[in-house]
Amino acid sequence: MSQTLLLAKDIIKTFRNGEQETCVLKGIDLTLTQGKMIALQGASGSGKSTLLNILGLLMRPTSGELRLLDHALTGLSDGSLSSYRNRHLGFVFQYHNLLPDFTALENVAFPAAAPAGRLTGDIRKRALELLDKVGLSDRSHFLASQLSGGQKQRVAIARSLINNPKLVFADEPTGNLDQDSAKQVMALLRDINRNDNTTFLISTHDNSVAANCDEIVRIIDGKIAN
Ligand SMILES: Nc1ncnc2c1ncn2[C@@H]1O[C@H](COP(=O)(O)OP(=O)(O)OP(=O)(O)O)[C@@H](O)[C@H]1O
Repeated sequence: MSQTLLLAKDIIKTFRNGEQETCVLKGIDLTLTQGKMIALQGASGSGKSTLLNILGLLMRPTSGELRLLDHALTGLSDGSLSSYRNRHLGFVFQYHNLLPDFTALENVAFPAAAPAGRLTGDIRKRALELLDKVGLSDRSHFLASQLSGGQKQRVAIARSLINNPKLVFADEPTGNLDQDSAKQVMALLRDINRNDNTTFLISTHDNSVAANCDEIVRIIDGKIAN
């Protein structure tokens, strides 16, 4: 049986702007099991990024329960949450968020080490392997600012894998790419999913991206539609 990686129960998120309160997530229940590639869909503003940020431990819910690898996370300190995040989770964003003045290699290694010449042997080796996996061995010493949009996103995917996460959250990973680059990125995510059994939760407006996933979950009116 597949292992449950992450369990979310009755997640509620309310934002407050001055007097105004907006309840974006109104009771999300979701289970992510190992090895799946899951698309997260929903109208613009439905709360996809908010949910990814909460599941990725980058934002706290207003209420609700989260369990990662059967550990309860509710009430943990920021430091403990960071430690869970660094050990088990990876992130890919729409706008890649690379450091433009650092090389592809340094960007990939960044979540595991201090950048700029202080890469230890193991981390450097792993970063080079990952650049090879995403087809960019020959760009390892290019600055991020010298790469194309598709290449930057592939570097960002390599970076998301540096700490061997079980679960990777991708927020519109193809949203900023042309069709060919988007296809390459999706094929790459699928390869990693099949070869390493890495689980992906991918928010996307693109139905062809969603159709390439194992499952689609939709947020409608603040809940997961059944
Ligand atoms: N920090 C914040 N403060 C107040 N409101 C916020 C905040 N972050 C998000 N929201 C609101 O929460 C709602 C959901 O935003 P979110 O970015 O999660 O939606 P989304 O489904 O990812 O949208 P899109 O598909 O357009 O990227 C929006 O109405 C947004 O204005």
